[in-house]
Amino acid sequence: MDVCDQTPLQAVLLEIGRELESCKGEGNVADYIPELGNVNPDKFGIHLTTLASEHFAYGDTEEKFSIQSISKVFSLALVFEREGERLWQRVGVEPSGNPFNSLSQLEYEAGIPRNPFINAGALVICDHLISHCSMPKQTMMGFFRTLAGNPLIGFNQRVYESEKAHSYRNRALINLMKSYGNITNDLELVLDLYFFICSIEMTCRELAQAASFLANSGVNPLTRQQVVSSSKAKRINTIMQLCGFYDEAGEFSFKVGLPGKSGVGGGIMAVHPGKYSIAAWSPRLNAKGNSCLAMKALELFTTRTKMSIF
Ligand SMILES: NC(=O)CC[C@H](N)C(=O)O
Repeated sequence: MDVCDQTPLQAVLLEIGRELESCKGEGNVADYIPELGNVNPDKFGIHLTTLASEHFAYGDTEEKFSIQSISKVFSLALVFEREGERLWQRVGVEPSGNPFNSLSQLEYEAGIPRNPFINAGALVICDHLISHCSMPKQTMMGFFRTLAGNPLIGFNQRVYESEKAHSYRNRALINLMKSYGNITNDLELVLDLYFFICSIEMTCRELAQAASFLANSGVNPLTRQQVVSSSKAKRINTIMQLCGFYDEAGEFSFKVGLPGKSGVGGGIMAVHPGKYSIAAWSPRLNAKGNSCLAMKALELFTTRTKMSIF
């Protein structure tokens, strides 16, 4: 199926959306951040945008949700562009095979996180952001707004405060890294920035749009601006392919065949370099912290359209 063949793509999304109605109810909403539990668990949306700016959608695609760990792709892009290859001295590029908030591996590996998408790695990225930017929150927010083409994107104060008040595990991770000398700025500042970025809210449409520079050799298709070099876009996509779903990265690759990133708000964003970007959202998660329905939707989509990278 050709990516420009509009009717079939819209029809496929509709078919998938209807089919998944019967799977609603599987999995549980994340509640270790209590505020994330205050969402209708049976929401579902999927939105695809092609590099030719065509849009195809089904379901709740204009509703905002907490992007959580999907944000880690964008903070990595900003920091990688500024820091360059030195970045890899403090964070690795290997799949962790462990949950996103695991402590044990971090101790075995002397405070160097396996990759930038587990929580420890994202905290190192936030530490870099603080070192590079005088107003990191504003810089990150501006980055999301430009990429998504919406100056009104914001964050959810209640989710931000809720995570901050229940941040025992992330505090343990950052303290462990500090003890190995792998955090340079004030721990509270780094955690605060991390919670802020995780609490940003976007719709499926906005996320699909924001991801499109990664499908477009690093160029924002809306502004034609080079966001990251094409070589860096290739590498970010590679890390998404290998590490975007923590200890379920193999499963996502196996079923969907696209570089992607999930978040505990129930969102998944994925890209097909040279063709399209796509975002799906449904709050109920499986045991690995990834959205049951969003993952299923993407599996059905790439299987039926044959539009995976493999
Ligand atoms: N996988 C996720 O989305 C986790 C992000 C969440 N803010 C946390 O730190 O636990």
